[in-house]
Amino acid sequence: MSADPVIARRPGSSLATLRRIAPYLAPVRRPVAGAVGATLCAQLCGLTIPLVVQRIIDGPFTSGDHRRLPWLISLVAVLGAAEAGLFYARRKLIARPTALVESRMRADLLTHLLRMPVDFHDRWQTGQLLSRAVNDLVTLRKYLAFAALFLVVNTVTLVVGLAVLFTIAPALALVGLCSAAPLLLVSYLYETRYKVVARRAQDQGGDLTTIAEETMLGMRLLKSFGRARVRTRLFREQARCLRDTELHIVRIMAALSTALLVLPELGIAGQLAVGTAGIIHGGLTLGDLVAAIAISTYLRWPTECIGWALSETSTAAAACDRYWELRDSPPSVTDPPHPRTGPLPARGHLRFENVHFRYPGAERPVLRGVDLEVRPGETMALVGATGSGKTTLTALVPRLTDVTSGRVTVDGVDVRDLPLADLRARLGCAFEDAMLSSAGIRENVALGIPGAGEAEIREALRIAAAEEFTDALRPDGLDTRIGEQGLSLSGGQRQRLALARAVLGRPALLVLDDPLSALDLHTEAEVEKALRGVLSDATALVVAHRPNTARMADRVAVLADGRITAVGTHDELLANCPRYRALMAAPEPWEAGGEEAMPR
Ligand SMILES: Nc1ncnc2c1ncn2[C@@H]1O[C@H](COP(=O)(O)OP(=O)(O)OP(=O)(O)O)[C@@H](O)[C@H]1O
Repeated sequence: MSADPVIARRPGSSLATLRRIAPYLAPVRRPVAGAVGATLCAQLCGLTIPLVVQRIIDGPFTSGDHRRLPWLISLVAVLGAAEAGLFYARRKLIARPTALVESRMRADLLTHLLRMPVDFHDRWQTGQLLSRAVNDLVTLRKYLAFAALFLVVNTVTLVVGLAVLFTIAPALALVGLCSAAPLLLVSYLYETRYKVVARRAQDQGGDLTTIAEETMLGMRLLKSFGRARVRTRLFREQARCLRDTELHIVRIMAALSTALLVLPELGIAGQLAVGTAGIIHGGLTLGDLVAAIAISTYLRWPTECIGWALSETSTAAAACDRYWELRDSPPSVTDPPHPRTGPLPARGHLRFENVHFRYPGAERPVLRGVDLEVRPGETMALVGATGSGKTTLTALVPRLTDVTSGRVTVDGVDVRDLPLADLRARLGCAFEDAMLSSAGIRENVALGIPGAGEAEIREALRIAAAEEFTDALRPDGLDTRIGEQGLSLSGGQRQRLALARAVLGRPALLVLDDPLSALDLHTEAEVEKALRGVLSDATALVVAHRPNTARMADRVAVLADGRITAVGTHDELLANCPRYRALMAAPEPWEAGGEEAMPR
């Protein structure tokens, strides 16, 4: 999915968006409040120093009585040391709670993504998901630890500083206020522009991650089709878009910082002019002027920081908005509110009853009233033309997605009424795409039963005719890492591991999507032989493209036009169903290419 539909969404106000993380902040409010308190105290210490300087100038310095001087100078040193110590405390106090917020939000996002149906993942680019789960949450953590904290503290410091200025020299305070007021307007205007561009940069970053990720994963394909140059061009193009947006951000920030620098400087110049006039005409002491200028100079950083923190607020709000876009998509595959327990022991009795299914946004439904029963202990092959909906139908059983209407039952209970853990304990699945992780063989096979013992894993590998090649793996046998997505293995080896994973624990019901598709003839025969053993004491729905697989089944169902149009044994259908005959008659590649093309 491109990021564009997301950009098109109108983001709400930054504050409203950021308020949504309040539940994550609530458990860590104490250390966060401690950090805010420490920072505020540090700033107030800094702000008090000019007042002590005023006392030095107007006291011992003017009167010539130097007895209090050492005390006052020591007080400045103490205030300075306290300021430094309190800033150190801020860092210590804020690091842990913000890291906790980040990790909890990330864990909740992952849990949420795991509850989303497969068509959600088909629609979203992985790069977009990754950049939201990683980059956006890092942005949020940094914002909370620094910008948000200083936004609060510096606003208080500014208000206190101006109040002190008013007590020392109201005229100078007014001049300072006149130079600070336009800053708020400038900051607001820039914040509005910055928000849009910051969001664009984050989305483009996500798109760039997607291209990088697809390039890494599809490296073999790109090289073999000579597409490396085209891919590089695409990557450069996307990187250029991101760079342009980043430069746009720099331009906005440069203009904002210039305004933030110039206006306070003009304010200080104005204070000097008014202050010196005040000293000449009486009503203002030298100490007052020095203190006022020192306070105004001290307040420059909080003022600049507020402008910067406001722009960071926009970036953080955009990151937050992107995060909640994912969290707000309602998870459809969840545990039922009133779960039912399936009968034990599980028998794997599977029924599709008037099942309809339409992908979100698709014009036509893929399934339009599927009725099919797979009796306990029976192996049912599912046959149909490419794109007829076989994979979609099998995905409804483990609830990778849910029916649009109708129902799927396992052992007489609607799969949506079974707790997900119970449903998945009754099932073993293997898909066309073997989907392995970069872990070892053991971890990959035991994915569904993490506590499976060595003997069980070896038995599953034996059934899937995978024991021989897994034993030969070096250096660590079953614990040898198999590369990202198992790419260090052949297609057939990956498929056999996926089969082993499905049969581990001998589930009552097996759902296998074309389990023999990537195997050569010799291995296919081996796996087929082993599979017959498993299928003899389980119920199974097996998507079949080849006659060999269909022949293994007790009965075969033909899926066409979104319905089951025929059910019977392989031989019956060959005799009576022209569509089945046509599907099974599709020549194997070597048949089409004559003897020359036959594998040797
Ligand atoms: N996430 C999706 N969003 C929209 N349409 C989809 C999605 N996934 C699959 N489809 C469409 O649904 C239809 C059925 O797809 P499905 O993969 O179930 O077919 P199939 O019979 O398993 O095909 P094959 O034999 O080639 O594996 C196809 O037209 C496909 O384009």
